[in-house]
Amino acid sequence: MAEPAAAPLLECREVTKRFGALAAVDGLSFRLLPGEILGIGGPNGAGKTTLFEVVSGLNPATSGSVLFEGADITRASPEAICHAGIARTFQLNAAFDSLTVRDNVRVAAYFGRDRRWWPGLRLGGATEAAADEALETVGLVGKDRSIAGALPVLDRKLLMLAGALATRPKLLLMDEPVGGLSPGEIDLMQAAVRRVAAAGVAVVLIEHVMRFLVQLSTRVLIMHHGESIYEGPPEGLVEDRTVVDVYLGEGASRRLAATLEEQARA
Ligand SMILES: Nc1ncnc2c1ncn2[C@@H]1O[C@H](COP(=O)(O)OP(=O)(O)OP(=O)(O)O)[C@@H](O)[C@H]1O
Repeated sequence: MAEPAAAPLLECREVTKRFGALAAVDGLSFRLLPGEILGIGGPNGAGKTTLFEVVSGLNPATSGSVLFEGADITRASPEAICHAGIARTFQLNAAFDSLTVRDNVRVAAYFGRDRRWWPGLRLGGATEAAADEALETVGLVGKDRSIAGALPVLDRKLLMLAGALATRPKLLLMDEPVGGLSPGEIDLMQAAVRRVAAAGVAVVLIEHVMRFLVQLSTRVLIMHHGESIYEGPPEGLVEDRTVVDVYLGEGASRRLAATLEEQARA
């Protein structure tokens, strides 16, 4: 008898988000299984970030539904969605610049707690442990007393990742985590995301840096005009005529094919 299919962690059913006459996300459906790293690509304005706004509750869908662990979260608040187990990072750095690295992560760990019955001046052991674990995962332990505003770009991105992890998510959404980083820094971020996934957190990441996207993702979804134009293995991207025509272009497609071959040989 065939194995029963695993229950999806996240499911988007016919999700549409309209801004006036523009359907930024247009009838998009996909499923994410536990343990997957789903890479989302597509041209500027394709609706990628809007999809994250919808899933994380910052800008709810106009129609369609979003299910997390089978529960309908389409109209849930961002706080409830965070407590259900979805965390996200943003394209632009979001941190309290005047606080230390550790205090930034503590704030996130505190927010991530489901029940904050006794707001007060002391943080509980579980909150401190969540902050410690997040700093360890992203490799910022040695910089925990640095002031966030003075950090270099990579560390600021790692700090935002640590904040998301400190809420103890089951699903992490990352919006362009390596924009503006050097190749060496991209590799460090890639290692950090692999550690997150190895700890059992499913990941959906939006990225234009295709090397990063294809090397990390177990599956890729390419969006165009709010719709999915490709969903499948990273290796299939370079052979998909529509993806090459509307997004990659011939040159980038050839470079990506070479990266994929190199990866397969390694
Ligand atoms: N709050 C908003 N009000 C009106 N239009 C919006 C709003 N947010 C996004 N849009 C529009 O929706 C479309 C999709 O934008 P979105 O930011 O989701 O694209 P994207 O794929 O993430 O692009 P990029 O790769 O450049 O980040 C764009 O045309 C954008 O101008």
